[in-house]
Amino acid sequence: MSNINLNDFWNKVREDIENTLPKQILESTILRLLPLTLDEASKTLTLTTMQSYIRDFIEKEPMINTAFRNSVNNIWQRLSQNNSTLTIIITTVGDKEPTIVSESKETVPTDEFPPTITSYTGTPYESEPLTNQLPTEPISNGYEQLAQRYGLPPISNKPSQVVTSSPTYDEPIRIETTHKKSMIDGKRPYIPEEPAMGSDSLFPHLETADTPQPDANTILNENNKSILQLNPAYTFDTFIPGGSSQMAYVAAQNIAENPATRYNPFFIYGKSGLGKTHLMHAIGNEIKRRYPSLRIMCITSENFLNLFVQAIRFKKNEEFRNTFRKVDVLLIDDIQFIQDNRYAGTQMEFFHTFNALTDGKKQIVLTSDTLPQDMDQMEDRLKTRFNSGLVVTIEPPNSETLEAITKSYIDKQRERLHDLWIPNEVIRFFGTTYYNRSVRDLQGALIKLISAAEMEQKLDQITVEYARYVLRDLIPETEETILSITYIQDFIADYFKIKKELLVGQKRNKQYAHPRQIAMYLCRELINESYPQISQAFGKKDHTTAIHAYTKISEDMEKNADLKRMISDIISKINGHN
Ligand SMILES: Nc1ncnc2c1ncn2[C@@H]1O[C@H](COP(=O)(O)OP(=O)(O)OP(=O)(O)O)[C@@H](O)[C@H]1O
Repeated sequence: MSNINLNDFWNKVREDIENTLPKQILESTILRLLPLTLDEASKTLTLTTMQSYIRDFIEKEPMINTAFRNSVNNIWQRLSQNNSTLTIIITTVGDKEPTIVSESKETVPTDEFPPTITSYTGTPYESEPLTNQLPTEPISNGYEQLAQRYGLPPISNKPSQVVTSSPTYDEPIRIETTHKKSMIDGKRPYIPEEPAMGSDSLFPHLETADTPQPDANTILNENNKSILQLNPAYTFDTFIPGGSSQMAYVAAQNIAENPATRYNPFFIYGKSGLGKTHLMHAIGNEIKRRYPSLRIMCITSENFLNLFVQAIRFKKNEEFRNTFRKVDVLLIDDIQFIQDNRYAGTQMEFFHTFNALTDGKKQIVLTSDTLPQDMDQMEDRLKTRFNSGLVVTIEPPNSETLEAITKSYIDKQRERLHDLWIPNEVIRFFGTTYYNRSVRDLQGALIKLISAAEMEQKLDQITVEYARYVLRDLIPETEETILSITYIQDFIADYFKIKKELLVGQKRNKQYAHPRQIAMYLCRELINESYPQISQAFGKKDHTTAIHAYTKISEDMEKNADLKRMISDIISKINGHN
């Protein structure tokens, strides 16, 4: 039987790591992990994340990796009162195999930097159809090999082998990642099949002889605090609205000011990483601030589903129901995950919860990467309800918004890194390069750039070239390959309705010289062409012509908002976004 409670352990790790890593990095990485098991016998901590890039980031970024391992091992050594270190495994829902972030050692780790990271490359898991019964044989030999190699307990669905020590009821959420099941859309997390109502034998791996029967309220209120909490960093102040998110932002503020009066339910739709969760938590945080007595529940749909499964398993349906129906504000993230018709029971439960709350004039906020009408397997009556309030769409931010987000991120980093100085051209570079991509991608790139500059002590020497170099693996190849000087010249000639010969010719009239300078600027900005090359392509012998054009347009853009808008429009069009 375990002596260390997984939740306590994880909460302490979170607290500890906050002293070493900036909040924004943590929010995008460590705080997005869910702890699954802490097996003291094999000294293994297993965590999971919904998005593989989070695991990759933790795995590959030395600064994050080291800080994470140190915090985990600090807390482990403090609580276990010995000097060994833990093997940390991060699984990603839907991945072929788990990743070992660090291996268990009997001695205190050295301060190696960068740390050694081992990835498992064994036989991939076989995906298999979901059945009501978990398999009796180990799922595949992939994990068995991993277990052998790293001295982990063998994996089978026998309870003592899956979790050897801690009672399973007090773990925050059980996403059984060792049993890789088929996924509907390739990114759905594995969630246990719903048992029939009243059934108590569908999850043998959850049973241990001395597992106490948990109270659903306890599951929801105490042991699972971490899955129900609002993220205090996601506020309206830290969200930068712009373009399509403006409407969502204003509506969200409106809801937070007057919950359950106008837009109910409030459905936030958008692709991954565009700020849906942020806005939803901002609503929760603002309601909490304005109306401290209101009960707010914030949960992801897969956690809702898992808790529902647990409640059925432990015959606590009534408590589950009451807990959800007693809230004043229900915030559910990624509602699309329950659209599978295997989760018909959860959909029905949610339907009744939904009705009870809206009838009682309680606020519901949902986020989703799929529009209600496109949720093919969602019950029609739920789709209708989702559409009955306000549905807002968040599109990828425009270049200006991306620049503003970049600036705000840099300002935040400056609180910690006083030497950090990033010139405007680099900020613009982010605005254009990350156009039509997610804010999460942008954040990832900024974290990578700043970490690299910090390690190389170049915090005050960041240039576009340096950013391109550090981020070469993250910038889509197409941007580098498709664009060329010729393409930009053709495009600009067409945009300004002038002949290409005049654009690349020697005439100095403003109607040609201005587009020419813009074209030169873009050759530098978009494809990072060398100045001599650009000058030559425009028939100039002296490379200072291109330097002059680039500097002039950059400076003019600072002073002239119309010019800035026009160039942003041209870039969008060149990139094929308009
Ligand atoms: N407009 C914005 N201003 C500031 N930060 C933003 C903005 N949009 C997104 N972010 C940040 O980007 C990150 C990703 O946002 P978030 O998690 O809310 O995305 P999401 O749309 O919920 O993605 P997913 O569907 O994958 O969960 C967060 O750190 C969030 O704070």
